[in-house]
Amino acid sequence: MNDDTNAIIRFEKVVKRFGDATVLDGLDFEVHKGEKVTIIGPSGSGKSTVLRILMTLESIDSGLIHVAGKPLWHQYRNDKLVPADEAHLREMRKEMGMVFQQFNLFPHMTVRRNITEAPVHVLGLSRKQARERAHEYLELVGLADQADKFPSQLSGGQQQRVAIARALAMHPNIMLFDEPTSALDPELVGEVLNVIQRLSEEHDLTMLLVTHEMQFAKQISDRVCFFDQGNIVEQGPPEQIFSEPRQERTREFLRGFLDATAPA
Ligand SMILES: Nc1ncnc2c1ncn2[C@@H]1O[C@H](COP(=O)(O)OP(=O)(O)OP(=O)(O)O)[C@@H](O)[C@H]1O
Repeated sequence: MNDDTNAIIRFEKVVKRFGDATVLDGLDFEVHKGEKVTIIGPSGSGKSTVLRILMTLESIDSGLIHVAGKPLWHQYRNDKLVPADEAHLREMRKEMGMVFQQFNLFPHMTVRRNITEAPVHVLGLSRKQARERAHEYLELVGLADQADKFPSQLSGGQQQRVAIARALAMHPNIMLFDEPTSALDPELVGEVLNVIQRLSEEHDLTMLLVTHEMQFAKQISDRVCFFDQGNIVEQGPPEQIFSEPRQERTREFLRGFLDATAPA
């Protein structure tokens, strides 16, 4: 095993297939503790799959993943690595919180209840503790006065901020953001990006973010990874990736992106 003890996430030769399609093709990838890493790349390149595998929403076909020093999709039994059972996966999930493109709030629950459910049922907090915690994170995302509303009474931007508060209330060490602003009207994107930016500046979280917001990726990331066809083509500090990409495929992608977003 690699002895880089700072790696809080480590993929080693990970393969993921859907039917005949190889979506991750022997991926090696590491994220260090406290690092803010952005994944960019063309549609279908496997970006969301990386996050979904980490959140244990998708399994892997081969390879090994470690999170916080422990195997994610495997566990040790009699000193041998065997496929993880549900109890191990449940335990490992506590390391991570995920924010989805489509918010995924429970529509029949108030904002407060959306945030308190998992801390009560998964972490065993009392209702009172969970409510205090919900309040703390609603304040952080600027929605302390919306706790009694239902998701349908909030704008998309507000719903996404609730989803961020809900993930944070589980006190994860790692936050995964899967295109958190893609489903939002343009005028609501800023408020969500501001919350993520504040989180990245004020909290010691490890963050892994898939985004098409290149300017934001530039602002927030310690490192940008350009994915194509299930592998990392190029990675480096945002200044380098955006200003002096070394690989032709990266240049092409960024050019296409600038063309698509340039004013007519
Ligand atoms: N559950 C699934 N069943 C079958 N194919 C899937 C499944 N999930 C993803 N795929 C396929 O795997 C490939 C990678 O998907 P993924 O969502 O990781 O790409 P992405 O880089 O995040 O793309 P986008 O930017 O469009 O979200 C795509 O071709 C997708 O159609």
